[in-house]
Amino acid sequence: MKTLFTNLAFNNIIRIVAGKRYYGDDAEDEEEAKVARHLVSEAMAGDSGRNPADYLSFLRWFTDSESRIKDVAHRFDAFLQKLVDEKRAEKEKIAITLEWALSNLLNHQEILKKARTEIDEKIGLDRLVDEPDIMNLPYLQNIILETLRLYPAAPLLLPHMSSEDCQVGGYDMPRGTMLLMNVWAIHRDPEVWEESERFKPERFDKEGEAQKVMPFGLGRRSCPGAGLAHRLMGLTLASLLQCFEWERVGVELIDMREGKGVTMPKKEPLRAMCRSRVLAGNMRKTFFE
Ligand code: HEM
Repeated sequence: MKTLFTNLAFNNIIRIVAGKRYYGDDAEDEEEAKVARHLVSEAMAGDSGRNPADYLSFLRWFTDSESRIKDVAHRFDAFLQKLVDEKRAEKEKIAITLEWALSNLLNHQEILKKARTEIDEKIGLDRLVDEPDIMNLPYLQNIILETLRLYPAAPLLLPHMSSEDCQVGGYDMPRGTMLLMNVWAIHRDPEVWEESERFKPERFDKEGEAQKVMPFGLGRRSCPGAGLAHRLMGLTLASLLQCFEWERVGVELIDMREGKGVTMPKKEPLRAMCRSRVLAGNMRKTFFE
């Protein structure tokens, strides 16, 4: 039972911290799970508090337990750092999407004005926009959807593998085939979207259009952070529009070319100028890079 309880406790912790399952029949990423289980059992096997060399220091000359513990700690740190880096990359997706959203607004001043008018009419300048307000800002939500349509931060989603023989789009997929889904292309397909290359948030006023966007994947393995990502992006963008007037740094349009990277970053990072709106009497220009 001890092993089972230990596994249960670690499984819960890893699920909360990293959203992964390392124990049980449906453990994900078998190699990574193996490393994690091994590290945990090595760390648990350590003789913390029971190492005689902690009390009689000359014994250090005869035992290797200190270096063993340091070695496990280093490997554990490296493993946890990898999980942290993966989570940071998740955050990066939201940051990149916001950068694309603001770039589009700076290139389409009429859309920016419309979004700000919506915020001014529904919330005003007497208080800061808050999370529950986002539900009442449909145009802002359309802007986020349109950004995710044209610039999905995971353009090929994540690779999937067929667990049994099946057909996709009329093609046979034998069991064990890797399937990549090109959401970037689907989101720009002129058969599916009117003026597919144009940044046009109004398209989502039409019923059913929002259901055609799938930047978070679909089905059982779709992104569990989608709701959080939508709320975070909505609140951040609404706050930026409510609190600041935004301008381009120069007269030229913002460069909308894509750079290299799995999360579809901009080729040129966005630089923009803003002027505080809410703090009357404290109007100053600020550069953001
Ligand atoms: C704009 C932001 C984000 C985008 C575009 C995005 C997109 C995706 C996509 C496309 C997948 C793969 C879905 C599939 O395999 O079909 C995914 C998986 C996942 N995402 Fe996100 N994501 C975002 C933010 C987040 C956030 C904020 C979190 C956590 C708080 C998160 C946690 C995860 C996890 C744990 C998985 C793996 C799910 C599984 O394999 O069962 N994501 N995400």
